[in-house]
Amino acid sequence: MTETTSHHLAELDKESRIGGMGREVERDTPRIDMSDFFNRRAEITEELWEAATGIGFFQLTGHGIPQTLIYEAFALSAGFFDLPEETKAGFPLKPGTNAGWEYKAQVRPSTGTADQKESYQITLPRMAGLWPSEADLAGFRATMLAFERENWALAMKVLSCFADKLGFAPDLFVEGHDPLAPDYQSTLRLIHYLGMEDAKPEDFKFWRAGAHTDFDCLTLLHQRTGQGGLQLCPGKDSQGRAIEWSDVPPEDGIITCNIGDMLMRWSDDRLQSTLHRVRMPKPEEYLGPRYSIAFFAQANTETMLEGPARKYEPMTGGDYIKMRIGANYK
Ligand SMILES: O=C(O)CCC(=O)C(=O)O
Ligand SMILES: [Fe+2]
Repeated sequence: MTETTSHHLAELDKESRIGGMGREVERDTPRIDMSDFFNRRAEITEELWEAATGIGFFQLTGHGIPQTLIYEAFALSAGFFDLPEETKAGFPLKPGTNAGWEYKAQVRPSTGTADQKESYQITLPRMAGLWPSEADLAGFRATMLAFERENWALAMKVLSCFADKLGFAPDLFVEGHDPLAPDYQSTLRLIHYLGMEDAKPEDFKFWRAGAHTDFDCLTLLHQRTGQGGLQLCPGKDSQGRAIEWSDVPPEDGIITCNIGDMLMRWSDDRLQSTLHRVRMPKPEEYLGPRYSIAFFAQANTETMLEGPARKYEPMTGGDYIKMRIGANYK
């Protein structure tokens, strides 16, 4: 068996054993202030590195994405999911493309059941025929393009700090996620977890999003105040150890970040890709829908992932994603 294949199987095997409820504990998610980035870069780099090599999750404040744009993106996301089903069905997700609309189609290996959500994904070079028209939803495309680019720029700031610590050229990750290249494959994903106000008791056995690690390099997640459910579980290599989940607080304007498997591999396992999931609300909690927007910074398909110490065989971003994506959609 090649190293790549056994690494792959080990990752899938880990995911298939962590689908249960587990224990819940309180943990703090580190908060990192990104303001005045170009003057405070060294200090910010240390804080990012500590969080990313430890718990694998952190929340950014002072990040510079205008709050009005974030609110506008959420308003248009809700507007999109409110479109008639026939309209949304005109923008179908083609498996393996991370572009288009899906409804309860993502099955996580950890749970074997479909996430109780719908999503619409934007991967820029793959959007032909997949944008709603101005008549469907005025301003949607322009706002999402602006929002995608803001998220990309912030992700590149964070990744440039990791490049410093890993001994990579400062713009290695920027070149590796070049948004003008035809092989760009970073994704903006709008997510709508279905409201549970009228759900039957047995519906609460499902997951809004089953436990998983992300495939990408870095995820930036926008959440809404009052719409909780995201939980993380650090230490995915702790075979046999108790699985302990912690709530990640949702707050308007604060961006929750996690390292994905692609960057864990690219960093020779120094940066930690952390398990997470979205649980159902508890009976006493807000039962309405949850909206979130995730930006997945995912290296272009032609980008070669090669760690500083070459712990793993070099592999392209495209081959890496192909290896992982097949296991997630029915
Ligand atoms: O919506 C969330 O809070 C998390 C989504 C997520 O983990 C994912 O889509 O990978
Ligand atoms: Fe995720």
